[in-house]
Amino acid sequence: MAEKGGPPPYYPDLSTEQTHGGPVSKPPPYSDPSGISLIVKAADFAARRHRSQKRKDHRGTPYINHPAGVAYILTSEGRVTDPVTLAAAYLHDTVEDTKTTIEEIEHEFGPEVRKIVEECTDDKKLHRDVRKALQIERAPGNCAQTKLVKLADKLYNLRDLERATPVGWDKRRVKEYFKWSKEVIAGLKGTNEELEIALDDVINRNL
Ligand SMILES: Nc1nc2c(ncn2[C@@H]2O[C@H](COP(=O)(O)OP(=O)(O)O)[C@@H](OP(=O)(O)OP(=O)(O)O)[C@H]2O)c(=O)[nH]1
Ligand SMILES: [Mn+2]
Repeated sequence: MAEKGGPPPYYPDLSTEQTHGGPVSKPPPYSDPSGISLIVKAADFAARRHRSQKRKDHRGTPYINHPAGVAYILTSEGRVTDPVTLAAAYLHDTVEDTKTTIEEIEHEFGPEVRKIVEECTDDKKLHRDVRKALQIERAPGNCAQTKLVKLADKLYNLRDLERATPVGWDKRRVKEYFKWSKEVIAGLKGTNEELEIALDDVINRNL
């Protein structure tokens, strides 16, 4: 039960979610100035929301490998330790690719994480060409934390393309993705030197 006057409790929909047996919004029973609990909660939330999705490679890699890898690129290569940015990295595709709403993200993770996830979310109702053009147009106006997540997202996806061609993609489509990514990245630059050098490397190898 919610405490009197407090926010209503959020219970996961057990018919559609694999559960660990507890409510999603249960706060940790201790204070956590490190922010680690926010990151762990985001990892758990993303894993459950993406649980039935696969990457487009021939092996059918679990989709969650991608957001987990984006978060790891940020810590291991970008040297990012900001919990809000790392939580958003785990969550960055939940609204675009699952039934998760942006309001739910705000309710569970707060307004700062919401802003980053929102800026990482393409409107899938728009035509693909329009979505892709909007990413190029909007990149320079994104906040610094969003730029970090987007740089790591592109780095993961470009390395993934180098590793394995998605099912149904031909060489031309792969090249187009590299060319388009280069344009998006141009608008994200001046944010993190290590990530930008790594992106230049993968792009130069493939264009
Ligand atoms: N390289 C690669 N990408 C895969 C694979 N499986 C799924 N994806 C996802 O596909 C998206 C890129 O493919 P597109 O065809 O351009 O995207 P679309 O689905 O939005 O039209 C990325 O989405 P995104 O993360 O939202 O990024 P964005 O490219 O849309 O910005 C990426 O995460 C895979 O095996 N390899
Ligand atoms: Mn992504």
